[in-house]
Amino acid sequence: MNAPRLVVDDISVLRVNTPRPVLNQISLAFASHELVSICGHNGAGKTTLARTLLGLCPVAKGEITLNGHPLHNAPRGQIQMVFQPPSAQLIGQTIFEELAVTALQRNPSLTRTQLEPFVQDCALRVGLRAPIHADVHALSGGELQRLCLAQALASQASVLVLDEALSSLDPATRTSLRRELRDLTVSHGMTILMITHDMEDVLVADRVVVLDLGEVRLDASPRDFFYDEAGQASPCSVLGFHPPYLVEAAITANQKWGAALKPLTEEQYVEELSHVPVP
Ligand SMILES: Nc1ncnc2c1ncn2[C@@H]1O[C@H](COP(=O)(O)OP(=O)(O)OP(=O)(O)O)[C@@H](O)[C@H]1O
Repeated sequence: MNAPRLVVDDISVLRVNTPRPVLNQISLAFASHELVSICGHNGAGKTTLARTLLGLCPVAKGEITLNGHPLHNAPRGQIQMVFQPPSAQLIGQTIFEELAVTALQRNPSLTRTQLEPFVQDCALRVGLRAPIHADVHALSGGELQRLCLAQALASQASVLVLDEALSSLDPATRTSLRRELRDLTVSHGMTILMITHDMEDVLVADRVVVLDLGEVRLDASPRDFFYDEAGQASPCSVLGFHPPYLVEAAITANQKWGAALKPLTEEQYVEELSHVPVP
């Protein structure tokens, strides 16, 4: 891992009317270029963690640092969140207005002539192809999610937190947005934390963190989350998650042919399968 950008050091968070901490002694570190899936069953504390990273929930104990500085001293806007539904965070009337407001908050000296190409570039980088003067209320769910990603680009945030942001989209749009997220980590060095119940999201991540009753239950690579050492079972099932079809298919092949395939993509599956001796 690169040097950690965002460090959560032994934090606990209390909420009113909850008998025990909602987050209990959580320690995590996230680097630049990292795409991390945060999983956990309902009530595990995922959204509370996201809100705490945004400074919206007070920390009872421990500290969060961004680039080595306490979070409350970090420059504003460094951590952006994509809310669900995304329309909850929109203030502009058009794509241009929405992105221009964000860009100007970050860099007030941008002129109108500079703004237009800047906004266009942010939109295109995340595959938002609607005209930039289109009304935001006329955008589809997938386009709105892309607009939120474009907003994160315009804000020049270094950390992006998505709270089940892809859950309401159709499978093709989800696949395409996962690719855009990966591209943002590569091209902009962004740290992306993706809160999700969808195991397909975990397949594309660098790491998966599982929260359970406010504590970190697991912090592992997707391969170790989905496959045991021999590739004969999926450890994620023990934690109550259902592995994606690709993983089930690989484990079935392993059990049938005594192989140890551990693919995370269809391409890897075909490639690994091609090396299994035909019985
Ligand atoms: N504002 C609040 N006041 C009191 N308790 C809260 C508040 N927000 C969350 N909680 C409690 O904190 C715990 C964790 O909630 P949180 O929303 O972080 O879980 P989650 O993992 O995001 O769940 P889900 O998958 O259902 O969204 C729950 O027991 C919840 O009832």
